[in-house]
Amino acid sequence: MATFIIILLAFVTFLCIYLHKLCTKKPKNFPPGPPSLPIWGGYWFLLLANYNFTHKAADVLAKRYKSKIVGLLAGDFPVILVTGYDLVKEALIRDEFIGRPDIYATRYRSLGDLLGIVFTDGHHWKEQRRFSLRQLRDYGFGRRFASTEELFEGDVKALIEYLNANPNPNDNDIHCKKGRVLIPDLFYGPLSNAILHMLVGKRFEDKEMRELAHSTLRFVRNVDATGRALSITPWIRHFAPDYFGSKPLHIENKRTWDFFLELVEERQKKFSDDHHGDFLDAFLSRMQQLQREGLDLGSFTEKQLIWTLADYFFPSPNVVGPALNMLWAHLCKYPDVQVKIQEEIDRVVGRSRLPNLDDRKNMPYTEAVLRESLRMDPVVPINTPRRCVEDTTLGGYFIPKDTLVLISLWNANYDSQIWEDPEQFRPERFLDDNGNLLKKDYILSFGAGKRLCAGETFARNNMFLILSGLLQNFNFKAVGEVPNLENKKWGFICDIPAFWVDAISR
Ligand code: HEM
Repeated sequence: MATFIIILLAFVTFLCIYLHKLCTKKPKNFPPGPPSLPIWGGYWFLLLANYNFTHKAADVLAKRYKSKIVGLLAGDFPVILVTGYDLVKEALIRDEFIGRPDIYATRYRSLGDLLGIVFTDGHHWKEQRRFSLRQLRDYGFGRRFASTEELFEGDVKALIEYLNANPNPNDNDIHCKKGRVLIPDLFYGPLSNAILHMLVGKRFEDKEMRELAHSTLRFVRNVDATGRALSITPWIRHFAPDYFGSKPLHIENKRTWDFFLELVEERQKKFSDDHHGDFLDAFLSRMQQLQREGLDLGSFTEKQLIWTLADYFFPSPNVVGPALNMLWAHLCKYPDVQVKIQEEIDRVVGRSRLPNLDDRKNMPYTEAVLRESLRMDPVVPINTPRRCVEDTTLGGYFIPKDTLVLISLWNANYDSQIWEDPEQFRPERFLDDNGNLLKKDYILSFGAGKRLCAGETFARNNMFLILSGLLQNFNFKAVGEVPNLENKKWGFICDIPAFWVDAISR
């Protein structure tokens, strides 16, 4: 008995010392937050606060610790959760928070490497972001460009014809009877082709694009901004690869890789430096130029090319698509909003031609609806994770180098210091008393600073063209219940399940 008591006392003492050590491992003046427990540290408390949604957990912990910045240790590495409009904006903009974390999820995205634009940092990221944006501009990305606009206008026209036609039996997955279509899947084809045209100068069958979009979507649905348990304790993938997401991550990323690899190899065979028709040509040309001059290729490798193509491709169906999904849910919930947009379209454009980007400045209400939907449902509620690149302070707290910085765009978009009645869908908040669009747009759904979303203009333009083109021609009604915008799916991208609508000709 005495031996048992001694062993028990020794065990309890050891446990207390271990727990005390864990609890006191945080750096001095680190933001307040939950203590650390074995294995996942304070991450347990994040899960307890809200198992599915980190942006909701951030709200709970900020309230609990009465601080807009909450700090915890996820396993060994420090994490901060940033809330409140001013601090969110500061964290987005300051260069100290410009890095991206090197975690299992971000590496696995590029099948083990850190490549592309979204998940890289330092010189590699700077060089590739600058190069890709400069080259893509030549094909109409992020600016006005007549031939690209014409092409997308053609896609909107095709959507309208599609909604007026009887369904093709091959398309039963998104079109089950005349006018009855699945949102957002309906948009995956045109959105994918809009960007692939600039990237690889080619257009694909809508059905193939829907399949690819579903594949990339499964990746962003199997991971979130924290990287989840897989990033804190990567060894768990050996025990339950399906549950912890490593298997889906691998399968889906391999599919994206294969799709772009085939395109790159095909182009390499017939590439000529005399004529550049798309981003792929521009990248291959740079690679050849470096080789000719006997210089180090640096970040200009074939693998980097493939992941850059993937980084510009996937947000078009998989971020703009979900944004349209939630916008359409708002339209179905508020039919009067549809009527007001239609009145504006009829007044500014009429019915004889489709709305175009020149009309945007004359359609403040439509623009305000787009902003309000992006504010209430920011698609990426916790910004793509950032990494603190040097020891610094934020809000008076010490933030050590390599801290994982989780910035709640959601919280900023609902901050009552900035937004009156933030829970209400009220597009008029973006208009002045004369109905003009307010100059300053406070929404932070596209991030901010040097890492601001590279596709913001492209996304906003295409959302405007789809919304105005379709509402010019149809009223939309949800089939059955209006989708519940609270019923979001878990993941890095946060949207609601797809739903059927009836498009009724006006
Ligand atoms: C409604 C649509 C979209 C939303 C809400 C959105 C949101 C975001 C957010 C929050 C970030 C992280 C920014 C940061 O760290 O500060 C981001 C990054 C990025 N987005 Fe978007 N995005 C959208 C559409 C697009 C589209 C259509 C493209 C490309 C065609 C795109 C390309 C990118 C790229 C390349 C980055 C990485 C930028 C970097 O790390 O330097 N996005 N986006």
